[in-house]
Amino acid sequence: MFHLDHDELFLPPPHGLQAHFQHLEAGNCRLCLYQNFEAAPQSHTLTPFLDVSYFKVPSGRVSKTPLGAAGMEFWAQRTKAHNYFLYYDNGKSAVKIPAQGVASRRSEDIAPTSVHVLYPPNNFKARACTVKRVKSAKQKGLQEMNLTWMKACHDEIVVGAKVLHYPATHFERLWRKYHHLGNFPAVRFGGELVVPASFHLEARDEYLKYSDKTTQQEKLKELLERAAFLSDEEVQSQLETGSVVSIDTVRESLRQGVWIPPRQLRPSLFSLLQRRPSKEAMERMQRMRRMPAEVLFEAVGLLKMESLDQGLQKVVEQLETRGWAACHLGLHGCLDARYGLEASQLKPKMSKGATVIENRVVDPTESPNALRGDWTLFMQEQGLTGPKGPAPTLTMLESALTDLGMQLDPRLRRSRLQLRITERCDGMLACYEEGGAYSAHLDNADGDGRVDGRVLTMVMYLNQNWDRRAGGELAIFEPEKGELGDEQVEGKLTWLKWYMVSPEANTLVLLLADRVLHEVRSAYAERYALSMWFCGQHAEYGGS
Ligand SMILES: O=C(O)CCC(=O)C(=O)O
Ligand SMILES: [Fe+2]
Repeated sequence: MFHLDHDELFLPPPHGLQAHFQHLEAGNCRLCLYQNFEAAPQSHTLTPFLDVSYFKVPSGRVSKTPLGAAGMEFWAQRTKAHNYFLYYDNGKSAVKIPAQGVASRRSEDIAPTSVHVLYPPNNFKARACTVKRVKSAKQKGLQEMNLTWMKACHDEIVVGAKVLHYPATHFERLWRKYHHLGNFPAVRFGGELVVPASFHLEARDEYLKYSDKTTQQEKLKELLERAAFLSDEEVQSQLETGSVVSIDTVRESLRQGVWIPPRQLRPSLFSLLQRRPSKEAMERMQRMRRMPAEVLFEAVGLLKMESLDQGLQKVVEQLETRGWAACHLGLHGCLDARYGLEASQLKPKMSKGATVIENRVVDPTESPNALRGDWTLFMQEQGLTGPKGPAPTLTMLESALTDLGMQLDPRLRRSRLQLRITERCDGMLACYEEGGAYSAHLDNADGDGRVDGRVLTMVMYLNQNWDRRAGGELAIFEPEKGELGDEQVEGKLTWLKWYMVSPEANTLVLLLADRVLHEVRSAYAERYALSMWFCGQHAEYGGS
């Protein structure tokens, strides 16, 4: 059961509707919340399904980067209430109603709390009917309500399905709406709930300010154009910030009279998993040549602020052509000793590193790619952030790496990789004890099972005066042509090499998390590193 208004459409994922429902069924899902995308027209139209192909991305899906924030702000400053979406931004839910006979309490099975959310009743029904009850539910807290049916799912087959909302595409329609609604109150539930400022109220006020139809229409037209419409240049800039995507499946399907399915965002999970080399391939690879990697900016000594732009550009070029880059960060010399000390002091807090594939911790004996001998600690999870914490230098380093990731974002988007960073993960401090290693692996071979899984890895080494004879190199496997898993490449394994980076303080390695095979060679001394992963998407999100 699903409630859609006349200005909304349901867009199935690229995999098709049947596959989508089968997936929900297999996960025993009874409620699915579909995110809604809001139409951003370029001119007035009474046939928006045919004419509109740009949509605002739900706020939770806009990149948590400076560029993403600029995109949200672009929209916010267009309305008095500083809203991003003009209307609702919380999606709409569909629920599964069990067949008769399966559910004994059929009539009780679903309790709609609004047109947006429908709840299975065991948890909510009794509380959902009146405001008072909703309030007491809030006081009791979600935990007590035992919302076990609530599970997050980021698979493309779920997230790819969406609601397209076309609420404001023509001034005359807008006028008719507010003419019909008239002087509606800004409170609900008899005054208990005050409706916050919004475009909806701004439009009401604009309508009420004037008494003749022509002026009302003129004013609403201005408001609509100011708040919702995009010029060609604005389309381009908002596609860049990621606040807007192009979805032309509906338009094209209507124009051609046949269903044109949306594009798939990334290769199927199956083809991604193919990229995990077999045990035999791995053994062959181990015999490939090994040579020291070039570490960028080592001679310069300092990756100075004034040359940061050039430096980042060089890093992006390397990521484009080789999939990885090693560089010297050139921080002030006194920092090496401090972060080294902080890292070793945190050692007792670390736990054994584990490999997670499809949200499951992998038994290392099961998979040749999961043998790792490190001890790890996640910085924020352990509450280590902030200058007053036990690791101020590492905290600073973590935010510096975050900043680098954010600065790389617009450059990566423009590069041939067309990679968009959407957010960062918690920083991970790792220690390899003497003899510890991590066998060859891809950090994110299965896309993390998400639409926006980890795409970029950064590893910063923390070992002051590292003796190269102690080993512990990061070995990066570089296929000279094509990608790992390509048959052509597999057939020409002799062309391939490993590039070795010594884990010296201030050396930073960047690599594509879902493409570049790498391993940690065993060391004869304790070896520390700080890793950061950035999530993102390979192509424009949600477009179709
Ligand atoms: O410490 C390193 O050199 C890399 C570690 C690594 O590959 C990982 O944690 O995934
Ligand atoms: Fe790794």
